[in-house]
Amino acid sequence: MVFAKNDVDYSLYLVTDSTMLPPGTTLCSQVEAGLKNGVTLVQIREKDTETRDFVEEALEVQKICKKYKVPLIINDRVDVAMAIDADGVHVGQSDMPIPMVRKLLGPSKILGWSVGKPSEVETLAKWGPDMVDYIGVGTLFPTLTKKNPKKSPMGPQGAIAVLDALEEFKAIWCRTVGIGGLHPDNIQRVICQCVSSNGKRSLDGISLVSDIMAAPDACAATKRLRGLLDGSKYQFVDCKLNETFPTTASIQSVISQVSSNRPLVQHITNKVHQNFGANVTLALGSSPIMSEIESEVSELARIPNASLLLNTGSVAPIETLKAAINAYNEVNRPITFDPVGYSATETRLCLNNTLLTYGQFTCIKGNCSEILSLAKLNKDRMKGVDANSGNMDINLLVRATQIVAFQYRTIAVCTGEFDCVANGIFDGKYKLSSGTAGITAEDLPCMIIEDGPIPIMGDITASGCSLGSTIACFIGGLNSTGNLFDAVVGAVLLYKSAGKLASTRCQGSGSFHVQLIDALYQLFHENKPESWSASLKKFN
Ligand SMILES: Cc1ncc(COP(=O)(O)OP(=O)(O)O)c(N)n1
Ligand SMILES: Cc1ncsc1CCOP(=O)(O)O
Ligand SMILES: [Mg+2]
Repeated sequence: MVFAKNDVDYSLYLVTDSTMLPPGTTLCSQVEAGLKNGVTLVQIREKDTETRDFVEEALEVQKICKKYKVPLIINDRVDVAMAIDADGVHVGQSDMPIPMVRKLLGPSKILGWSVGKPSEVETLAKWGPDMVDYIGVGTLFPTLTKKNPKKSPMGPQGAIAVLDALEEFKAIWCRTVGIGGLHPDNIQRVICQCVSSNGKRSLDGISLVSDIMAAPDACAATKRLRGLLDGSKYQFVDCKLNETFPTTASIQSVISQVSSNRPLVQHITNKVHQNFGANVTLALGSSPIMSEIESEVSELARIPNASLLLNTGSVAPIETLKAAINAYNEVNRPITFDPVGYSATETRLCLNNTLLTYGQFTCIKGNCSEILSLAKLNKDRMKGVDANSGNMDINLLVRATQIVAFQYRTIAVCTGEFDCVANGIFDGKYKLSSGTAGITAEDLPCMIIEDGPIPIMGDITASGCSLGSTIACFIGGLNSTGNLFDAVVGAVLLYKSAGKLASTRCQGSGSFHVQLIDALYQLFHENKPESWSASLKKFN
């Protein structure tokens, strides 16, 4: 049987490994369980097997694949693929060169290549459509399955760079599967986030080993994966994710929800912000807990209306931060991420990028330098952790905010003299292969909140960090009928208006701290957004 290349379904690509079989299972029983429940492509990858045994195993697996009319790909071994007339071969960068493999296989067989960076895409594009049919994009996340990996995990952002290169070098024919550390808890996020910047391409499928091969119940494991791949919405927090234009009424409703639900806002934050952030949280009818205890994050995340503020000015160990992200993602509770000093040092860059790869953030909030750096639009490395106070071009800031929102499927907030809020969540919708149907970052709705200069805001510590507390309170307090974008925009509007009000009442930076908390308390409890001084307009 010859499979027409355009008919190959890459959506759920099982790669075998008989070293991880649970007791009572065999290579063939796991493969058949997968095929029965939605695996669409199989690759036999047995790195520690002698050739004779490998050929025999491949023939057994081939029989099962034929029964389910699913192509069989052979890992590395072109000779074995030819010997058994398999449907294709997958090779990596250090295996037999692609042109040689294609010459041996002939034009009709499926040929896959491992790709980890744009320069490798440029090479395959130069070879043209008769060489590589699909690429394995990875390693996406850490995995124990592939021994001695030569490169560190690339994360969704690395996959985006590869997808962008396929578009840039016009390798339109080439299909893609993500691979490496893929499991039910990250697959939806990967499909959502791994979209080319032109919105035209997302991954055509996901490829995995241990989630099925090591599963005691491979049928159930495959069914779960199939359900996620055939789904269309990633509801990563329990509230409405759709695009709206926030109004006085909708913001008033958000504040009423916060007031009645009194969210628990866990702060993992820097020492300077802790006390002020706790008082801001209390002023906003919410309940702060400044906890960096890894063993309690799961318990805290399960408290009704729990909300996490993760401010990487914190000195908590990265394992604690990862545990907190996992805990809140696991129960669909919101995480506000504040990548303090994002690229000011290599240490901060590495820490923040690791965390950005590790989980789904409901809101990413930063000053203009941090957001420009995240969007890779910054001209030079940030200095320290203060926003670059220079006159920023609003078009550049809006663009950066939209790019961050798009790439991380989040609500992005860029703070400065005027604040930008962009919604990149697409109502949580995702789709294999077709990306966002051509919608790009610059198509995203972006709101501008301004109230004129408030210079004294920069003369106190933790004023920016405390906007993070405010956002965490508002999104934590939402009911399932509350709208996320309304909550974030409402938080920014309230905070800006309170800052302006406090600046008219204070005698200096010392009293400004106090006046700011008073103003937040007053505006929150009055709940009259129509009287707030800050203005809201849609940029595009
Ligand atoms: C679908 C898919 N993607 C990537 C790989 C890795 O192949 P390679 O880089 O050759 O590494 P080994 O699998 O040979 O260890 C793959 N096998 N399948
Ligand atoms: C073969 C391969 N290539 C890159 S990661 C990997 C193994 C993926 O295994 P798992 O799905 O168990 O993480
Ligand atoms: Mg290989």
